[in-house]
Formats: sequence, structure tokens, C-alpha cells
Amino acid sequence: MLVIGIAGGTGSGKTTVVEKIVQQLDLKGLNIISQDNYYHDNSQLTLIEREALNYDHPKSIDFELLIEHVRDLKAKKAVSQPIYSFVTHSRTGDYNHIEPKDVLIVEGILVLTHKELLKEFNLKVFVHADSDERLIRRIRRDTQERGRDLNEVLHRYQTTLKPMHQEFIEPSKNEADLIVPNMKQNNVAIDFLTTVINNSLKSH
Ligand SMILES: Nc1ncnc2c1ncn2[C@@H]1O[C@H](COP(=O)(O)OP(=O)(O)O)[C@@H](O)[C@H]1O
Ligand SMILES: O=c1ccn([C@@H]2O[C@H](COP(=O)(O)O)[C@@H](O)[C@H]2O)c(=O)[nH]1
Repeated sequence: MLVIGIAGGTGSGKTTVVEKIVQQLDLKGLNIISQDNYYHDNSQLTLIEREALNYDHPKSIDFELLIEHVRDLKAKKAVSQPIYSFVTHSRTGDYNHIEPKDVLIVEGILVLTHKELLKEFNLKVFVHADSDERLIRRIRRDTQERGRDLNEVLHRYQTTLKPMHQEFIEPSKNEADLIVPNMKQNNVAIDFLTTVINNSLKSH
């Protein structure tokens, strides 16, 4: 199985890049795992307490479970992935059943920060967009899709998002084999990445 890690700051365009690659790959068997489903379950806390948590620090992710699932899929075992809600900041109690396939993409802001997880990847990609562009995209998305207001997004950006990006996410760019500039539509980079994945598939 070919395992690809795709990281990048919030709003850099990881999900968009993954969708474009998937459209172009000539493949039936592909799984996409988002780090977002592996936030620790904090349902024992109140909503107000959960809203105050830092979701951009590596400790907010259940990497143990994420790595277990990657290894299980590589060993051709199906996994039950918890489903996470960004609106309630907690697991929903439901699960996705995932069967192993030929290619696995693992995407998320922190997937290139964890030493053990890095060992599981055959290809590591970092999607880059400048911080002002990412903040604009984040405001749009969180207000339209994640039930947040402007003040909350800006407060989170200043208190956790920006410092965590500088401390953990930006340095993880050094782990990448490929950096995809995603300030504007970048079909060349998508074509290139698709070619690299197709070539890697031939040698697996
Ligand atoms: N190259 C781009 N140009 C303009 N907008 C983009 C581009 N890539 C992504 N976006 C938009 O930015 C927002 C965040 O993109 P998304 O792929 O969800 O980022 P991430 O998964 O890294 O948080 C989405 O609304 C998406 O449509
Ligand atoms: O309960 C939560 C968990 C995470 N977040 C924020 O989500 C982003 C990561 O998602 P992307 O799709 O890569 O943007 C992260 O920056 C967290 O701050 C949240 O708001 N609530």
C-alpha cells in the first residue's frame, strides 16, 4: 500500500488539493483519512470548556489511534474511525467503517509533526499558502460551515492558531518531499503530484 501524508496550515488548501489529485488519479482503490477525525474526545467537558481548548497543538490529536489505524490498513485490516463534530468540538459517537485499499492519503495540519507517523509515509507533501490568505479562507469557512462568529475565529487565530502554526506546523515543512504552493489555482503542481503518485504506484 502507498501511504501519502499531506500537511499544511489551516486553510492552506489540503482538502482541495486532495480532491483534485483524486479526480486525476486513475484509481478505484483509495482511502482518505483526515487527522480531524482523531481529535481527542473531550465530551466529558462542557461546551464552554471545550471551546476554550487548543486544537492546534499536537497533543490535541490521538496519534496513537491514528497510527494504529494506518498500520491496520497497511496490514489489510478494516478499521472503525470515530466521526468528529467541529460544531460541538467532540466525537459524535458514530464511526466510519474503512476497508483497506491500494492507496491511503492521511491529511491534516499536524500529520508531519509526529515522528512515528512520519515513518509510515512513502510520500510527504506540504501545501503552502501565506498566513493572510489562510486567515481569510478560515474566516469564510468557519463562519459559513462551522457555526463560528468573526470574533471567535480571530480570537482563536491570535491565541492558538498562529503560535501553534509557527511552533509546530511551519517547521514540519522540512519533513516534506514536495511543497505545493497553493496561493492560487496551481494545476502544474497538481499534475506533478499526480504523476509522482502514479509513478510510486508502479513501483509498489
Ligand atoms: N488555490 C486556491 N485558491 C482559492 N481558494 C482556495 C484555493 N485552495 C483552497 N481554497 C479555498 O480555501 C478554503 C480552505 O480550503 P481547504 O482545502 O478546506 O483547506 P484546508 O483543508 O487546508 O483547511 C476553501 O473554501 C477552499 O475552497
Ligand atoms: O474541535 C475543533 C477541532 C479543530 N478545530 C480547528 O480545525 C483546524 C484544523 O482543520 P483544517 O480543516 O485543517 O483547517 C485547526 O486549526 C483547529 O483550530 C476547531 O476549531 N475545533
